[in-house]
Amino acid sequence: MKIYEKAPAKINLMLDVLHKRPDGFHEVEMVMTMVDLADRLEMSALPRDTIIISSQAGYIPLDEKNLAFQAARLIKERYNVRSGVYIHLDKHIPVAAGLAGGSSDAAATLRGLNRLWNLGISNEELCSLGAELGSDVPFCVTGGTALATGRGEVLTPLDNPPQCWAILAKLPINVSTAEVYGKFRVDRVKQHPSAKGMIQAISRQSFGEVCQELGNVLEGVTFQLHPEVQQLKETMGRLGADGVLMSGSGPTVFGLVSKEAKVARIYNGLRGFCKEVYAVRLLT
Ligand SMILES: C[C@@](CO)(OP(=O)(O)O)[C@H](O)COP(=O)(O)OP(=O)(O)OC[C@H]1O[C@@H](n2ccc(N)nc2=O)[C@H](O)[C@@H]1O
Ligand SMILES: Nc1ncnc2c1ncn2[C@@H]1O[C@H](COP(=O)(O)OP(=O)(O)O)[C@@H](O)[C@H]1O
Repeated sequence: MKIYEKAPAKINLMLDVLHKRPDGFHEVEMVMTMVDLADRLEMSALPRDTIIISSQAGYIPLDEKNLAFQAARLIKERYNVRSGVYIHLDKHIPVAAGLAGGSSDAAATLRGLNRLWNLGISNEELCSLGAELGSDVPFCVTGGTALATGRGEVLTPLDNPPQCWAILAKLPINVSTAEVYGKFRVDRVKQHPSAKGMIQAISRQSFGEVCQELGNVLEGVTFQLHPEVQQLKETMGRLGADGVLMSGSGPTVFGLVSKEAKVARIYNGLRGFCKEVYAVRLLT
């Protein structure tokens, strides 16, 4: 039997960091949603007690460093599963991009193995297993749109934002989430974005207000490390995106666009100096 799962990328519509916690993580407030850019996972049971990962992408680890491997190992250990699994990752989400590609693969593995092995694990339990793998994994388990607090694992579901296009652009730079949080200083934040404002904009289904409420306090750190990311953001704005923001710790920058007619112009304008550009819809 084969199980298929889609693992979509996330974007952060707003991301605020409140303070550093004694456990080293940062207390955050984020509004997150999914976009229609996804990895695809194929899982099949193996008679031998082993986990095998393959991928068409040559640039991700296939051993125990892979988050899908870690998710499979966790669920096997916790639920005493003796059979093995073969997982093929058809990667489309850029890696270390601020789009939670690895976290979404881990979440899809948890969902898929729950089905493959008929474990009957509740969504809540899948989320708490996910939290052991990474702060973004619980959101990737549930998907949709949510307010994420705590270190990102405490979720409050929200309505989806109004439908629009998201143009994602990623420069060939690798950003380490741990380094960005490590260099973040709350006293250097000039303006904190408002979770309340974004939630209100979404509940009013006002595209204009959603664009106005976009904000990410991690931009300051990543822009300082890589000024070209800030330039990319400015370019996307100049090309006519209605709202522009860096996702997560970066370096992916996304532009929201309501009118389809504008999408091709912005996409083509960016392709000149950025190889990885995607024009996708929000997943609603
Ligand atoms: C910044 C965000 C925004 O959605 O996403 P990405 O840019 O990674 O996609 C997340 O907070 C990233 O979540 P995730 O990538 O799952 O992080 P984790 O694996 O849990 O942690 C990686 C490292 O980031 C730091 N970290 C992470 C989350 C958090 N709330 N505070 C932190 O300080 C810690 O140093 C940790 O060791
Ligand atoms: N299944 C996976 N897909 C992508 N990256 C993975 C995966 N498993 C582990 N990784 C590692 O996780 C790190 C972060 O990847 P990713 O989740 O794409 O970052 P981000 O959360 O910034 O979008 C990378 O260093 C990558 O090598």
